[in-house]
Amino acid sequence: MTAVSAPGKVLLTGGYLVLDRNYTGTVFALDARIHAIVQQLRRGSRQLSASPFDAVGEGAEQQAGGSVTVNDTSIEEETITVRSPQFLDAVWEYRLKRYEDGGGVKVVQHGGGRRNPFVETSLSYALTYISYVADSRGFGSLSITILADNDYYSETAASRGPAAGTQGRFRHFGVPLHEAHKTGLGSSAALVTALVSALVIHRTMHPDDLDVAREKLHNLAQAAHCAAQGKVGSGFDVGAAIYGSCLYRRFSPSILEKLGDVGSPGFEERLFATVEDVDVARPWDTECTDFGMRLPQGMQMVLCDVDCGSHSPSMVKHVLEWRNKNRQEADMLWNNLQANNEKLRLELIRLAVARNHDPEAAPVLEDYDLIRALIRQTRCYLRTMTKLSGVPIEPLVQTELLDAMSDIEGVIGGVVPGAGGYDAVVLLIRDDMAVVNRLNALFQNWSSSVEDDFCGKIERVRMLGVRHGSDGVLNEKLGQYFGWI
Ligand SMILES: Nc1ncnc2c1ncn2[C@@H]1O[C@H](COP(=O)(O)OP(=O)(O)O)[C@@H](O)[C@H]1O
Ligand SMILES: C[C@@](O)(CCOP(=O)(O)OP(=O)(O)O)CC(=O)O
Repeated sequence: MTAVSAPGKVLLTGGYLVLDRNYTGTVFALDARIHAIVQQLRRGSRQLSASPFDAVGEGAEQQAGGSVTVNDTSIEEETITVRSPQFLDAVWEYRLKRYEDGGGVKVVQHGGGRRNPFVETSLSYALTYISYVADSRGFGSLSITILADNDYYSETAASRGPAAGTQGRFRHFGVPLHEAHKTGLGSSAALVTALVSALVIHRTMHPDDLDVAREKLHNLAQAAHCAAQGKVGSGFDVGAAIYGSCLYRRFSPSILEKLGDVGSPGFEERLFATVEDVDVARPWDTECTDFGMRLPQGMQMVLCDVDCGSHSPSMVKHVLEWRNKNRQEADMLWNNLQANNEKLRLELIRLAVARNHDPEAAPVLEDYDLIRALIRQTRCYLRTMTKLSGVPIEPLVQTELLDAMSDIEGVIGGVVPGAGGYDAVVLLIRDDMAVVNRLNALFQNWSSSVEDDFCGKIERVRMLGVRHGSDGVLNEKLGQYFGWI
């Protein structure tokens, strides 16, 4: 059994800029993680490595080593069952299809149900890579469990209820996955990263070698995530899922453009070359620097979920269209934002180093004056971007909310992270429960009072329990999954 987890992300600064390799983004990993637990099933049996926590069930035979065989020879060999037990009916069953001409291995869903492109593509990519490097003819059958920290989804009646919390860290949501409301922490990137990493570790290496394999896992996860999304984004979310908090510079999109689809002739060789970075014509050029960076001691990051009726799909498309048509003006804005974001990042690092030297010294408010001013300046540029592009990056209802939050004692400043819009805001605060309480008091009756420039209205604001985490992909211990696997 192999268990691996990967974190969610928040792009503090660099939204839109990070799509262009000439600019960077400061991305923080979160302590909300998605776990993938891979169990190997033995031949001719439905379940061979039994749950380490289960008593032996009826109709099953105890095997040496505590595993269990269900005597059912009708079960096909080489099936992969993936479960997300926090959600209703979240079970996906796959059989394997091997292609001629080096097309790789594809998982084909059987047994009906909604498809899950992120699970499906991760499996196909990971198994194609594994079968090529390990010259593996048979995988046997696998049972995979996915468990997500609760903050990835808005609360439901079931997740608030008393029964939800009886199985440790993870809650039951009591709804199908497609009905769960995402909070925008990057569930798909964390899921893909955890899943491909767990499979590759399970079949080809010792878990202790995770650090050495990080780059390859990054390349594989980026390839699988882009294929599942159907587009090549900046990949900052996969970068954070693998490396943790970092300064991110994207890879050249051409690296993935020639990869093709699973099943196309020669796919396994192209995937191998991409993952192992042996294509001299297209070397990987992602930069994740300062990875594992932490906030200064005494500072904390909180995310607030903004419940707002308004959704703005294709914000990226519209911003880029505006940039292409107004290149000179856009370049000036992009450069100003980049310079300011860079100052903010360096000041955060400077303070973190200073605090490490003197962790006992209580932070004084003036320590944060420069950070406060730089955040204000970043917001100012984001509002200019909003006005010029006509895209609600920091719409007026968010301006009102961020201003009110920033006035609270102990709040250093806040921005709309990532693409902005009406989803969430991120705040840097003094790490003090009193500040959290003051914010919660503000949210209690919060409703926007200004007329929005894009017709949005904020009716409810909720602080998520998630905090900055800094670690990337990690091996996990099995004990925490009691009751789930
Ligand atoms: N717990 C989970 N189990 C299985 N699949 C999940 C889980 N959480 C998220 N996913 C997959 O990720 C998709 C959401 O990804 P996406 O729309 O990119 O949102 P996000 O911004 O959170 O990454 C879901 O539709 C589903 O396919
Ligand atoms: C616009 C962007 O630069 C940042 C978007 O950040 P978000 O955190 O808003 O992203 P999602 O999780 O995909 O919703 C696009 C990108 O870099 O891919």
